[in-house]
Amino acid sequence: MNDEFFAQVDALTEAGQLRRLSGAFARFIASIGASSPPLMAACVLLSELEGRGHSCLLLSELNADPAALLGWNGDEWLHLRASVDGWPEDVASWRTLLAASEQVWPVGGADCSQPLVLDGDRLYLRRYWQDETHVAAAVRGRALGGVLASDADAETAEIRRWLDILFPHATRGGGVDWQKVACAVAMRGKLGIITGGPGTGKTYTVARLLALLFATAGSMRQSGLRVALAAPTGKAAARLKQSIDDALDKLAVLVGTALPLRELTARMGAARTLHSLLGARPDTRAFQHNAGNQLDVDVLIVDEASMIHLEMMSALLAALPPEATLILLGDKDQLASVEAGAVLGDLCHNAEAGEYLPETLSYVQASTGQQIPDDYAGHGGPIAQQTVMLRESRRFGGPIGELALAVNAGNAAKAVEVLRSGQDGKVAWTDFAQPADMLQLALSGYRQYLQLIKNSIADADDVVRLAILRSFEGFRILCAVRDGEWGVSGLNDAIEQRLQSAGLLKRTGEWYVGRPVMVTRNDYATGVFNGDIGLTLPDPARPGALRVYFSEGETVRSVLATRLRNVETAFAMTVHKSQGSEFAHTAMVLPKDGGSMLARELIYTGITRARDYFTLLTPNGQVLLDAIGQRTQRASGLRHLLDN
Ligand SMILES: Nc1ncnc2c1ncn2[C@@H]1O[C@H](COP(=O)(O)OP(=O)(O)OP(=O)(O)O)[C@@H](O)[C@H]1O
Repeated sequence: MNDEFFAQVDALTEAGQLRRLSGAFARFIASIGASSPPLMAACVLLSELEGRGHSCLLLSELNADPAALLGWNGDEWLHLRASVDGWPEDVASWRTLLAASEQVWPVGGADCSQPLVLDGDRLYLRRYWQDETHVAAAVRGRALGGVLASDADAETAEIRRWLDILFPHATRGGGVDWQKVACAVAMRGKLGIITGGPGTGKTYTVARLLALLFATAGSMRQSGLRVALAAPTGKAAARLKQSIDDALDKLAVLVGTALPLRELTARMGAARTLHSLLGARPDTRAFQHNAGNQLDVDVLIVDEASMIHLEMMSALLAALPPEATLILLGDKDQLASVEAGAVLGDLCHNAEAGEYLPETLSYVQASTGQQIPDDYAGHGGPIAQQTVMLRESRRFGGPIGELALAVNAGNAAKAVEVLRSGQDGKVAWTDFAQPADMLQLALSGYRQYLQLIKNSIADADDVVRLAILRSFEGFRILCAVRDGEWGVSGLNDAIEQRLQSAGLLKRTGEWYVGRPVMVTRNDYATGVFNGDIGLTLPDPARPGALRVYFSEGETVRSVLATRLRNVETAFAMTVHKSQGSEFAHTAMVLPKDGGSMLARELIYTGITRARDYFTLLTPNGQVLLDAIGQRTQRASGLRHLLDN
């Protein structure tokens, strides 16, 4: 009875509109129980949306037109729907139909390990439902868990004493010192969330929070306070460590002998990727550290939390002992993780408004002396009470900051005004760009590091290699899409050819001197991880052989090029993959046609990768305007679970 439906699904799969897995998943569900055509349709859509980052299917989408969610422009959805007999007319009818299906567990009913879960008006794959409910319960528990007792006046006074030392100056303009507030709030629970745009002082603040935790730990615990630093990518982890070390170094001067901060710095190990912190095992989703074998830490600081997907957040929370403090740092407005979930966005959904309860406001007043204005008072849940948004950027003023703000606010007219002004040469926009414009930009952006390689090839050592790597980090081309002339693959080919014809590189085969590569899969044997970027240089030990060098803080590490199997050329990379990195000059390229994947978060993330200069190239300027007007919404039940 599903023949016509599956014929439609197969046709859409052949046309590249559905992934193969979605049809296969629906057929699997049909194979394990009685199946109705509407259930099959819901399975195809659920699987397809999961592949696009949603953690569940909102039943209301089934009767709306989900074409926008799927990025379909034509009548595909109408045809698919027409092939299904007995399409339920409303959400209540869908709920009844699904709840009666053998393969669906309606939450609260008899649980027979069905693969699908129906929770209210949301249909899940069981794994995502488990992850979401676990994350919600774990963060709520942490937010509520450590709250200071109401008679904790002495503790509050001690926090105040230290905060006044750590933040000796009033803010410019006399407004709320959100950084100070963030430290106080984090001291109140076993969870602190600090969100803010680039340069708003997240790391500056967390260094002070660490000092505060250290100062108030008591001398017994102080000597053994175990702090771990982590981030989703190696690059972000290295940046976090560097910034925290620098900030603690400066703080050590400020606090002097009152606090032996250098002891804390000396004991803090390197920042690690989340995979390495949790002990990822090759070829399995399981981690060495889990609920049965938790991490040995008192404080865990995780940067770039917007990149953490649902499954990873669940694994992280399971592996963290309940008495440890978790601090999440990130920019809630950036692109969500590539994999399913928008965890930081969901956790921070009240951050802008504050929504602080009276108890929070009076605790903040007592522990910081700061009076939070009534505008931020409200009725937020426990996570909102533990979340602070930093609102003033210290490093990101000027036109790049203005542009990022305009995009974030959905103000396309303002964004265009800033781009057109070309202020101080810091921002530039070519709105009817030709491929030749792109190649000219690549030539000037990549000339310097390739020239450095040429000049030093005979006598390079690791100091020189590090300088070459740093020079390469000064410029990057970011693409919104992978395919096509304006996508990563097309541009990488074109740029290679252009640099070759300019005599800057000699492409002799897949591997050549100067080839930048990005690792696309974790490889435990060679110690390289998804997202790592390296440069191909001659192997000093073997004439004719090539090694790929990766920077690691102040040193380099290398792997024989031929041992790297999962890499791609990285003159151009996707905005997604650039998260956690920053380049002095960032050039972003948009394709000729937009689509549902091109939204405000992507443009904002691309702009905020630029430290000093930002260039935008669009063959069709309208695509920018459309993207700024479009928000990415990921279906998830996390907000609902957090607030109820
Ligand atoms: N209250 C402050 N007073 C003086 N300088 C500050 C203050 N807050 C932050 N800064 C400085 O502003 C710069 C940016 O701060 P920081 O690196 O902590 O921001 P961030 O939010 O972590 O940035 P990113 O998003 O890039 O990681 C740093 O040089 C830092 O020392």
